Amino acid sequence: MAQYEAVIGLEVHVELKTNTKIFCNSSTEFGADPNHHVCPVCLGLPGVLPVINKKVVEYAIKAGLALNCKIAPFSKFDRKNYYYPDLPKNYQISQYDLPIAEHGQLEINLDGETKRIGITRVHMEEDAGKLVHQGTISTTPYSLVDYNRTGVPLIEIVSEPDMRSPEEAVAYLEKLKAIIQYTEVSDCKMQEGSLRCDANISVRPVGQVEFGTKTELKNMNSFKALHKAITYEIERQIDVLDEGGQVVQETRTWDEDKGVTLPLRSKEEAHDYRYFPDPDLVPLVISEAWVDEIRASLPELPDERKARFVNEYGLPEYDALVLTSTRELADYFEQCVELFNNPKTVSNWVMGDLARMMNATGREIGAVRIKPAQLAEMLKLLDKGTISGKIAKTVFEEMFNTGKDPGVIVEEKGLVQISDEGKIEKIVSDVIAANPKSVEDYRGGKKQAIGFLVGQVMKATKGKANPGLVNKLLKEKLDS
Ligand SMILES: Nc1ncnc2c1ncn2[C@@H]1O[C@H](COP(=O)(O)OP(=O)(O)OP(=O)(O)O)[C@@H](O)[C@H]1O
Ligand SMILES: [Mg+2]
Ligand SMILES: [Mg+2]
Repeated sequence: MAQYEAVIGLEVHVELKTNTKIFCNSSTEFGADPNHHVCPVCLGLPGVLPVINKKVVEYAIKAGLALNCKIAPFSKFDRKNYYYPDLPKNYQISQYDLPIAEHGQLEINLDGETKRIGITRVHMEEDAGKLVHQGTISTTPYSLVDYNRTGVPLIEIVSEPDMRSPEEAVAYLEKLKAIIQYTEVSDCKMQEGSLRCDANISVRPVGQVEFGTKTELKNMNSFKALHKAITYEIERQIDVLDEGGQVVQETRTWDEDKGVTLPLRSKEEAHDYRYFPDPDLVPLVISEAWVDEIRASLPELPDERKARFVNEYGLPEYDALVLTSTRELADYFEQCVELFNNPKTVSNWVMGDLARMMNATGREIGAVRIKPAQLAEMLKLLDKGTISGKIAKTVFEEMFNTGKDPGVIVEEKGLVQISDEGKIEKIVSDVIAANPKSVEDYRGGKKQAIGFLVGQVMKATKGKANPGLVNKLLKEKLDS
């Protein structure tokens, strides 16, 4: 049977974080009561005229620049015509042949390798409303429509078909999300729909140059779902070809519950959008000076920040990559290092215990109760020997769960490390007396037997004994 290679291109929609909509001054606030952020313009009532929100253009340019695109000095808006109840005008204002930004790229890092993914274009458009499906009246299904989202500004970012695996697609979307979040033009919340992704997928026999027929997957609302859906779809297409069939060009939807993709509409049923320039909006002429101004306002982006973390803090590439994966995490790390100047130690705690606890609780860095100053404080206690490494882990968990200062926790729970030689010596003697077998093993040449004895001392002191001292005193007594 033939070996196949997958070809993947993503279309990503990002809601821009402006206060008002793209063509009117209705609010873009998320979560308001249905149909409370609407006006004649976004409701598409007869006789109204759209006016472009300058902030939307600025944000689109900013995103375009962050994605290494060329910004078009001249672009225009077009009407994409189709009927759907969530689209009151019967057309969506979008950009067709002259988008605001083109020819960009970003780099993904997978298994230590860097790969460039081309970005075809970035264009501006308006979001549609939301249908809220209600069930049925007698046997007829019915839905309510909420127009609050109608006219919320979007950018669509279209990639080249440069990805070859579900992992590359996920890495691309993660990087794209990070870059957009760094620029602060969107908060990119997949659960709230401010980041949405369609995946175009085809397969071809290894060695074949032409692309195969693609399908377009919609309705994946997490990174996990994206990975699962693409994996499923690649296998489905390969099965079709292996059975002598042909992949049909169609749009499919990801069914999360069943874990399968299902046909939505075929090419024949596809809309003919009858694009034409929107006569209600003038073309956009963008000066080089404005683009320069926006470029100058760009923050340090993930790749640059990663390189700086390696150079300035001497961190391994991998640490720098993980720590700069979101702006908030990178800020957290740097705030901590400012107060406790041992970058590798801070990195180990952030990537180790903090990441573990975040995973376990599903909490994002913004919701973490340990403030950077508190983590720095704890690391200082550890550094000074006030608490042992083992106790530090306990303190850290308590900090994570309660948000309390480390000093308070150590005080309250009596966790101060025991570094009093006399005290430890006494316990060491007791442990030696109580464990003749291990002592014999050690003296008979099984040096690793000391590990058990150290453990017994730590147990007796509830982990509070200074491990360095314990080791030293144990050795002295055993070897004497
Ligand atoms: N053979 C192929 N296999 C996989 N991906 C492909 C293939 N051909 C094109 N693509 C990808 O499909 C996507 C097409 O997106 P584009 O927005 O240009 O068109 P569209 O899906 O027809 O438009 P719409 O925005 O109306 O959905 C791009 O990301 C492109 O890289
Ligand atoms: Mg598209
Ligand atoms: Mg599409």
